[in-house]
This record gives sequence, C-alpha cells and structure tokens, in this order.
Amino acid sequence: MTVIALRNATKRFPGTGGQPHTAVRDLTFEVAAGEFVAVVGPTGCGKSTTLSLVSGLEPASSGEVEVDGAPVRGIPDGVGYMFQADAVMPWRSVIDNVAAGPRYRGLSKAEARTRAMVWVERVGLGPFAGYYPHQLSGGMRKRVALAQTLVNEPRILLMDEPFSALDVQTRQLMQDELLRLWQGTGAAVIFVTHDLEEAIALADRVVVMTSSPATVKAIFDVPLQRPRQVEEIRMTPEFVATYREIWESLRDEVARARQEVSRVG
Ligand SMILES: Nc1ncnc2c1ncn2[C@@H]1O[C@H](COP(=O)(O)OP(=O)(O)OP(=O)(O)O)[C@@H](O)[C@H]1O
Repeated sequence: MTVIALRNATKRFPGTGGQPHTAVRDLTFEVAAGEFVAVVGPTGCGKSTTLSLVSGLEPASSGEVEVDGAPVRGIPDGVGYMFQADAVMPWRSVIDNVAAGPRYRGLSKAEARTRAMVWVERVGLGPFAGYYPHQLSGGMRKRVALAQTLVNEPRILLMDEPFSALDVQTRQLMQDELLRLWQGTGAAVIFVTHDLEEAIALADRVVVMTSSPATVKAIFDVPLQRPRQVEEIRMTPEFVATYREIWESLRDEVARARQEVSRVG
C-alpha cells in the first residue's frame, strides 16, 4: 500500500536576485507501508527539501505530494522526524524527554511515563532513565532521540542524516538499532544520507538524486535479506555489487555538483 507519493513535485524558493531558485524539480517516487527508502545525492542538491515537502513543512510549488492518498496540507498525522541535530531537551531527564510526545498527545503524566519507559528500555537506556542529556554520550543521546520518535508510533518516519555526527562505530550500532526497532512497525521510512554505504545497508530501495536542482535520477532495489547486521552485510558480494552499481549512477552527480561549487565560488 502506497503511503507517500510524490508526482512531479517541484519546489521553488524566492531567490536573492529576484529570480526564483528551484530546489527540487519534478520529483516522482513512492514509498509503501513498511518500506525503507534511502535518498542519496550530492551536497545541497535538495534532499532536505524533499523531506520538507512530505512533512508539509513546505508546500510544493507545483506537482503533487500525497500521504495516504490525500494531498499534503500542513503536517500529516503520524509523521515522526529525526534530524542530525537531535531534539533532546537538556532540562529533562531521559524518561521525561521520551514522555514529552505522549504527554503532548494527551496522555496523563503516569501513562506517558509508563509508555516512555517501554521505549527507554527498548533502546537500551533502562538504567539511565533518570539521567540528564549532559550525562550521556553522543550515541546515548541518539538513542533518546530514537525513543522520542518511536514512542509516538509513527506510520511515516522522515530521517535527515540522523547519524552523521556520530563516530563510525557508534553510527553502525545505531543503524542496527534503527533496523531492529523499525522492523515490524510497518512504518514507511525516507532516510536522507550522504553516505551510500549507509543507504544500502539500511534500505529496500535507494533513490539517487541529480545535482541541484535535484530530480530523481534512478531508483535501485537493494537485494539484501532482512534481518540485517550492518557490519556483516557490508562484506557480502551482493553489497559490494550493489554499491558499485549505484555509485556508477551517483558518481557523475557528485562530480557535477563539485564543478558547480568551484564555478560559483
Ligand atoms: N527555506 C529556504 N529558502 C530558500 N532556499 C532554500 C530553503 N531551503 C533550502 N533552500 C535551497 O534549496 C537547495 C537545496 O537545499 P537542501 O537543504 O534541500 O539540500 P540538501 O541536499 O539537503 O543539502 P545537504 O546535502 O547539504 O544537507 C539549496 O540551494 C538551498 O539553499
């Protein structure tokens, strides 16, 4: 069942010289329930803008963006986000950070804390429930952010380079953690990343964007079984072959974007 659909979606922002600036053009792709789609493309091509269209943070200038078959107008129900900078509140303990969403959605304090504790345990932070963010490592904070997002049981998960600030080891741990927690939720995921290895390790399909203004260049199926163990899967011949195939497509766009940057400045 298609949950997210973009059809020829274009986004133009007011440009500095009076000319509109096209951030993304004619984007067309779909994401089904329970499907994990990664979006890769050169720096600045319009990946975050794509997420803003789906989340309703920015309206499309033309074309269609639909969630559950209805045009997106404002933020649709059941959308969870995770960004590079997490939304962990420094003045709240781990449990209260995770309970904030359920509280906001009308649960009593006790109910919200009970529900939050389930997710705090699931992300492996049970013993740290009373800790404050400054007492946690970067990886632990990411776990809080993951619990904060998943406690709301989103049907759509929009992730914008959520792990890119982490060291390689912690990053792989978090990727495994994400897959473990996402599996079986039925959530449709769009995961934006610069890192093709990360995209392949996580996704069912990889959308390659062109350099700016971004459009879909190609969409690749990832022929890797689930459940996956991220460190293990990277060594397999299927992974390497998939990497080579997608990189072939992405490489030209990255080169084009670099030329563009050196031309501009
Ligand atoms: N609110 C806005 N107003 C004006 N221009 C914007 C706005 N948001 C994005 N843009 C422009 O749209 C283009 C695409 O930006 P976007 O952040 O979507 O790219 P990205 O691929 O996510 O970048 P990165 O890889 O660096 O994270 C850029 O040229 C950016 O300057």
